[in-house]
Amino acid sequence: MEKLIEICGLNKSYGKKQVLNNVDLTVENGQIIGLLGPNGSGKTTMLKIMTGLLKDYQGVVKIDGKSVGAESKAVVSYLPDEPYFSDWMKVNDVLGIFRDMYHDFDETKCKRIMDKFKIDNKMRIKSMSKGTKEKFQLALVMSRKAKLIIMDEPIGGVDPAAREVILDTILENYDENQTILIATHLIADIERIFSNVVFIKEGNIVLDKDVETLRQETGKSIDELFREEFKY
Ligand SMILES: Nc1ncnc2c1ncn2[C@@H]1O[C@H](COP(=O)(O)OP(=O)(O)OP(=O)(O)O)[C@@H](O)[C@H]1O
Repeated sequence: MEKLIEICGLNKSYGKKQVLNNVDLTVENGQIIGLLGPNGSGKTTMLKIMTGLLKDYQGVVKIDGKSVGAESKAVVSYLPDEPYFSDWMKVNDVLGIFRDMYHDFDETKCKRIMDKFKIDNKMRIKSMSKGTKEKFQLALVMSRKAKLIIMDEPIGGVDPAAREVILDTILENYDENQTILIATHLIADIERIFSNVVFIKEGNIVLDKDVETLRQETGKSIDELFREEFKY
């Protein structure tokens, strides 16, 4: 299988604080991977390095065979942990930005997902609840035909019923040639969609396996395994 993400000897520190320790990770095409770890374990830092937002690190990071930069950014669709549009904008303005910025943006698909979430073109971002903003971001990010979709806590701000709708939307709109990497600590809610999981603990990868093998080997859910690994 094609290697989509190749990380080798990745180290990152903020000042004197080392937050990623010699991380090696390979991700193949066509998977939905959970990057799972408690608060402060280094998930967001890893994602920001892969998307090119953080540049001062040591090690090799390649996406689709390219070093992180303009070329790799073109194949990555990123949902950050905070909204990236401004409050004064309307939905239509944001759609226009996506249309201009990303040649792979499928607006028809985006509007179909927005309809499902009851998001209207004329809505102002300011008037949206946190959950609706999250849903709108998800619609945008899932509507790019990018090889790699990276999501940082996509269900952090929504209630349990809305979480189900969001997960179903991810599954329905996921194309098997894409890979989705999702960082979260809400494991019980989301584990049903993962094909693989990576546990990160204090900047070290402590587990990297496919979910089927893991469940067969241990007879446990990912949530149970996570609780055991990260017990206080
Ligand atoms: N800009 C920064 N300056 C200094 N320290 C930082 C900065 N960003 C993150 N850190 C620290 O790096 C460590 C890893 O943070 P990171 O946000 O990557 O973790 P995380 O696993 O995504 O956490 P969470 O689940 O809470 O979002 C934490 O100890 C955090 O305090």
